Amino acid sequence: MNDETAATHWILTMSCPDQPGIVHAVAGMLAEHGGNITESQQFGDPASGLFFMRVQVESTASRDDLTAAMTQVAERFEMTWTLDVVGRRIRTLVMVSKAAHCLVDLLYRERSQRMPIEVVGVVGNHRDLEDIATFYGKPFHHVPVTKDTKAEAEATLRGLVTDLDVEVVVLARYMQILSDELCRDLSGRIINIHHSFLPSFKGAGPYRQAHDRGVKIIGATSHYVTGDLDEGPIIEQDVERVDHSRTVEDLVGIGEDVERRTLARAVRWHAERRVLLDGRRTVVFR
Ligand SMILES: Nc1nc2c(c(=O)[nH]1)N[C@@H](CN(C=O)c1ccc(C(=O)N[C@@H](CCC(=O)O)C(=O)O)cc1)CN2
Repeated sequence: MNDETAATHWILTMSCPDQPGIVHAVAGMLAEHGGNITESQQFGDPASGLFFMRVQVESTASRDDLTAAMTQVAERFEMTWTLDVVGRRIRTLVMVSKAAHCLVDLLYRERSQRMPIEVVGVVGNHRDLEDIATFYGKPFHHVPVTKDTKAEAEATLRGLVTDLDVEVVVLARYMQILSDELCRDLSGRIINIHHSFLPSFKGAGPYRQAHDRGVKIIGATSHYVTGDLDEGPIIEQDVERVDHSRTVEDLVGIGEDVERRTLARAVRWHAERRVLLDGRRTVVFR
């Protein structure tokens, strides 16, 4: 097979009002463009009346030809859709404060090529983790935040998102609350890891809250960030058993492993275009 006919492995995602004929129309369009479907998942949500689909397809058609054909199908079914290439590394900006475990985990997973992300920079409101970013060869941007400088700090962040062509921002235990406006402007593109099994123990100090409550399970929640603190659409959650003998510090240490693996799954699934927004919820085609 020469270069002109080399097939590309595409990811096509879509959501639209549920109705008959969607899968037939999409599959037919892809077949007409020499597409060989290698993975297909779909879900019709009776609660929202929306239909969701994720397809991986090999095709020799050009991006322009597939885009033109998909545009026609999308107009017919009022679809919101994306077309990307399998394995493309998503340009990622990681934001941190002082806790290192999630940052280190993401940078290691990128370096070992086990996660399709390209970390284009690390933003910290403290300098504690600058050495880790530097070790991994990543630019570190110190953007301190106080009540009086929050607007300026967010303007700097917006500049970085634009200048670095950032596709997703990951809050890796970043401990500053982002403004409603920024969350709206980057809706569906900011992922947070909250160190509790939401909706339990929102806000600051969830392990202290959990210890005071005497829980027997702790957890972590990765979610898209909205203006409502820790209320964004949940992408992934995980838990670990604990008992009465554990101190708050013990819970923090046990929780770090839960947080890292929960955030890693969420970022991977986002990068692989497996997460679709369904109002305040998500559909995750794992
Ligand atoms: N708009 C949003 N911003 C952030 C969210 C979010 O869901 N929406 N998640 C947080 C992370 N986080 C929990 O996961 C969290 C971070 C910080 C606090 C907090 O209360 N911090 C300070 C106040 C800081 C500030 O005013 O900016 C405090 O301890 O008093 C609660 C939860 C990241 N940002």
